[in-house]
Amino acid sequence: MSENNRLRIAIQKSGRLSKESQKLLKSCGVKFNVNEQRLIVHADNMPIDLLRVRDDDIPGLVMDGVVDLGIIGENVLEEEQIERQTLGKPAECVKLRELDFGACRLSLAVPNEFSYENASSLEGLRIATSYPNLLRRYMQEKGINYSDCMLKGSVEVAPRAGLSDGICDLVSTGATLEANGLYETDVIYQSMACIIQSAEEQEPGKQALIDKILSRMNGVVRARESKYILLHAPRETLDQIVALLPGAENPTVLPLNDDTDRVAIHAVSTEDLFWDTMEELTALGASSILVMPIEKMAG
Ligand SMILES: Nc1ncnc2c1ncn2[C@@H]1O[C@H](COP(=O)(O)OP(=O)(O)OP(=O)(O)O)[C@@H](O)[C@H]1O
Ligand SMILES: O=P(O)(O)OC[C@H]1O[C@H](OP(=O)(O)OP(=O)(O)O)[C@H](O)[C@@H]1O
Ligand SMILES: [Mg+2]
Repeated sequence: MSENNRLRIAIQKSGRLSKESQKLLKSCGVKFNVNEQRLIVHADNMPIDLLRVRDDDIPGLVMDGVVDLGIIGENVLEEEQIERQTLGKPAECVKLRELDFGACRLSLAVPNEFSYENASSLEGLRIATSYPNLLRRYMQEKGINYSDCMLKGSVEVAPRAGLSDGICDLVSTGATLEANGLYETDVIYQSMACIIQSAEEQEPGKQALIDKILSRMNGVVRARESKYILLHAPRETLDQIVALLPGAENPTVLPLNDDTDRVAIHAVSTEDLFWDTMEELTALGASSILVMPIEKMAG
């Protein structure tokens, strides 16, 4: 691949997605060092450049074919897609996969003293938001009239500042709403981070590199969601024990030296093993239970 045909990946410069995006790419074997001042980072070991930008710019850069891939919150992607469709601008891109970080929801919230019964309680309100398109789509679906107040930041202080009656903003733990005397009424969009590709056809070498990165990403995410479990179990409760291991359909069962009544089980579980399950396993006679993280998975 020639110098001017390197794969370009847009990631958030700084914010909620930036560290996780860098970590994910590093786990996929892309080696790079980020200099906080630099917009472009050249990978050391692959023909890949990272563009560090505001997250709002990422969908447009991908849809315009300026970069090949982008890591972005689905909330920002969907908002930009509706915006561009409204303006008749290119709004095509391919969502390659959802990622395992950036979980949040876009919700409507009102001050604690507001009495909310159902979505119609919002009729005629002024709502502050950074997501006017997702808000409009939801309110149109519900047939509610409202006016909006566009704010790029500090949306949750708008009602107290007298700028709006309610807000439509991102929520994760709910701590920001609580700190600002607001409560959540309607969840209008559930979001995760995702990786997107430009809809333009790629030159075969570049597409092969995209496929390689995506396949590694699938392995990394799968490994992060999985655990390697080892334990000793009585033969007589083997089936019950295996049934308790989440997602481990085909465990390896091995004999134990000098103990014909017990076996060793090795299993990959697609979920974490919670303390409650560990205790149930022990109650069924399991012992020497080890739960270990998996670094990489392929095939
Ligand atoms: N509280 C949260 N918990 C988890 N994910 C979140 C949370 N808030 C936002 N996100 C996700 O992270 C993305 C980036 O959030 P962030 O607050 O860093 O954006 P920003 O302030 O718009 O950044 P930028 O300076 O890049 O424009 C959001 O669009 C959303 O997908
Ligand atoms: O429900 P919570 O867990 O409190 O999270 C919600 C907050 O997180 C995001 O802001 P962030 O902290 O990323 O800062 P920002 O104001 O720069 O967007 C979002 O805009 C909310 O304000
Ligand atoms: Mg932003």
